[in-house]
Order: sequence, then structure tokens, then C-alpha cells
Amino acid sequence: MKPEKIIDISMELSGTTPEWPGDVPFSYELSVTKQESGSVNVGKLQSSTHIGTHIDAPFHYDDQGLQTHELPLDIYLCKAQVMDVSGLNKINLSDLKPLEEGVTAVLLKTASWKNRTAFPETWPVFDVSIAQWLTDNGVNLLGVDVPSVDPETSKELPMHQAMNRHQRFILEGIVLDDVAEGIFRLAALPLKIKGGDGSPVRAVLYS
Ligand SMILES: N[C@@H](CC(=O)c1ccccc1NC=O)C(=O)O
Ligand SMILES: [Zn+2]
Ligand SMILES: [Zn+2]
Repeated sequence: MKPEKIIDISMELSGTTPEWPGDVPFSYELSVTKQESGSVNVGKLQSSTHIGTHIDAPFHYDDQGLQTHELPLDIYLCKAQVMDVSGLNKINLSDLKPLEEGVTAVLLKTASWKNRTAFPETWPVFDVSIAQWLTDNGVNLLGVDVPSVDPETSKELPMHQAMNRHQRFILEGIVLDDVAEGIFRLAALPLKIKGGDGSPVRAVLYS
């Protein structure tokens, strides 16, 4: 069946995509050109797994956690609800919207990362009680439009750890600037990286 409409909520990956400070930037170049090989261009990638629009495997914050190749795919192919929580420094439980039937991913639109060519100096804090709420409501996946569900300088990673305790999954760096609140199908499948701690994804909303 052909989707009626597809909304791309992914960041573009290039040498100017801002990496986490100190982390390995994204790079793509041809290792062989068509000129050289006589037949094909062949590309070569190097990147942090936590670049642009990406998922965290629990192994990112838990040595015993699931690795990228082990992630259940139904988590990332599901019914999603976009909630507008823009204009807040902290997102509390009371800022969330009533959940619609059958939703298993909540995508929070903070609209705080305007310039995607630079790593943001700051972004809103997500209260850890959200992890419990997701669990109580049968929501498996939390998506955010910022680089991380915890602040840049956090070492304890309270929100990542709360999500892990509740066996909830994390999608980061989505682009929701042009998306209104509503219900969509979501596809954001990770690459099957053996032993991985995460993966960039092509995230789309469709109906
Ligand atoms: N938690 C962030 C990434 C992160 O914290 C990070 C990424 C690369 C290098 C260092 C990092 N954090 C820590 O000191 C994320 O999930 O994308
Ligand atoms: Zn990440
Ligand atoms: Zn993360």
C-alpha cells in the first residue's frame, strides 16, 4: 500500500552536521571514483553513532543493555503521537497531552533547536517521571527534537537511566518544526550494527 503522505523528520548528514562536542563528526567521501574504477563510485563513511537523527541502544548507557543489532523493530515502526511542548525550559508530566488510543511512540516537539548547523548550547530538561508515565500508558518509544534526553553536561544521565529501568527506548534529533500535533505512523529503523550502541536513522511520519 502506498502511503498518502510522507513527512521526513530526519536531519541531513554531512560534514557540517554538528556532532556531540568532542565526538567523531560525520564524514562521507568517495574511496573510489567511477573515473578510477571504470565502473562505479564507491563511498566511505565515518561517524559517531549519535549523530543527527538517531536512536540510542540501551548499551549506550548500560554495559548489559541491548545492542543495536538486538533491538526489536516493532519499537521503531509504530503509531506515534506528536505533542507540542514548545516554549518550556522543563517538560513535566503535566505538560504532556492526553494520549490517543493505540499510540506506542510519543514525539515531543520542543522547537528549541532552530539552527541545525550548530550544536545547541542548551535544551529543555525532561522530567524523569515521564519514563514511568510512558510505561503506564504502553508507550515504548520517546522521541525528542534535541540532541539528547539529558543535558549535555550530565554524567548521571537521569532520563536515559530512567528510560532504561522501564525498558523504554529513545529517539533523538528528530525535526518537528513543520509538524503539527497529531497521530502518524512512524518509521525510524536502526541499522543492524553488530554490538552497536546506537544508530543514525531515517525517520519519517506517514499515514
Ligand atoms: N547521550 C548522548 C550522547 C552523549 O552523551 C555522548 C556522545 C558522544 C560522546 C560523549 C557523550 N557523552 C558524554 O560524555 C546521546 O544519547 O546522544
Ligand atoms: Zn544518542
Ligand atoms: Zn541519548
